[in-house]
Amino acid sequence: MSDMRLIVAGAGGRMGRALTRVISETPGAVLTGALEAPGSELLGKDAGVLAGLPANGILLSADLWKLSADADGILDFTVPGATIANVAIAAERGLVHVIGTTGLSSSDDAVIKSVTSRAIVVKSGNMSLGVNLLAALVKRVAQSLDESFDIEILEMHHRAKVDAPSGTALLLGEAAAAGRRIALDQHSARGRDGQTGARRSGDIGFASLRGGTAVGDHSVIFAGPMERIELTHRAEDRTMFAQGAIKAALWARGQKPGFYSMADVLGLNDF
Ligand SMILES: NC(=O)C1=CN([C@@H]2O[C@H](COP(=O)(O)OP(=O)(O)OC[C@H]3O[C@@H](n4cnc5c(N)ncnc54)[C@H](OP(=O)(O)O)[C@@H]3O)[C@@H](O)[C@H]2O)C=CC1
Ligand SMILES: O=C(O)C1=N[C@H](C(=O)O)C[C@H](O)C1
Repeated sequence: MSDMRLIVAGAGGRMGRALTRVISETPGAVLTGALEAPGSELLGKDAGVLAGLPANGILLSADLWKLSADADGILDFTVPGATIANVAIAAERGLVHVIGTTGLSSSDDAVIKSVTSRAIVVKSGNMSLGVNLLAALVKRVAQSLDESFDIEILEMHHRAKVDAPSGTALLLGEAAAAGRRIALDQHSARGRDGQTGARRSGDIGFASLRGGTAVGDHSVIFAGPMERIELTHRAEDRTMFAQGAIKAALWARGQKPGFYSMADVLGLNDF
């Protein structure tokens, strides 16, 4: 099969630059376009140079319709508004759309799912093997513990992160809720402050810390009577998120239209 031609959306961002680097090292993948926000001062700059590589001749552009004429997939780590704008074009052009953007609302998710009868979308709040294994473990542990164990999810990220809780924290919350057979949106405690009252039994709690350059730490705490279980993942580098996203694109190329997760890509659904 020919190399998969990939567009990086958000090419000037932290993840975009990591994606450009990892694509250049990945057999079977080639960078064919670099998308940035309209009005960005990075438009026209070379994607390779921005990523710390030799120039590759791929200049940042704000025109996805034009870029997508010669592409097979788009790796999208941007902001919710941009991702939603990209969904329709990716579907129209028949591109595999790998979505790593977090902070999407439930109505954004509905828009994404609305194209998946004809388009291939892989979406995950975290593309790393470690976090997706952690999610499988969290589901399994939550299945075994009753409500005498309170579930709390703690995350820490760098000072520039704009959404909370992180997409990963929500993914882990969904895994815990699935283990408990409850709906996360009806059993969440977010943003405690002031006279909150006692903890509601059965809730899954979220807490977010922001500071420095932390790439992403997540802990799921099962706090029971007289003992606590803590499951933790610490990301040390964005490279493995980029590797996961590229793996997802290469995997998805052979799939039927549909909505897929990293658990599908990594074969973790029966874990
Ligand atoms: N699923 C996963 O594994 C991971 C997900 N993420 C998520 O990915 C997203 C990006 O993270 P990060 O790279 O750190 O953030 P950055 O802010 O560094 O990068 C986002 C980039 O998207 C650009 N952008 C904004 N609007 C558009 C647009 N309309 N079209 C194209 N590009 C646009 C921004 O440009 P400008 O600065 O000019 O606005 C910026 O360059 C976040 O939601 C983050 O949570 C991050 C790591 C891993
Ligand atoms: O914004 C980030 O940096 C990250 N975002 C993702 C999230 O919201 O969970 C994944 C990772 O934790 C880094």
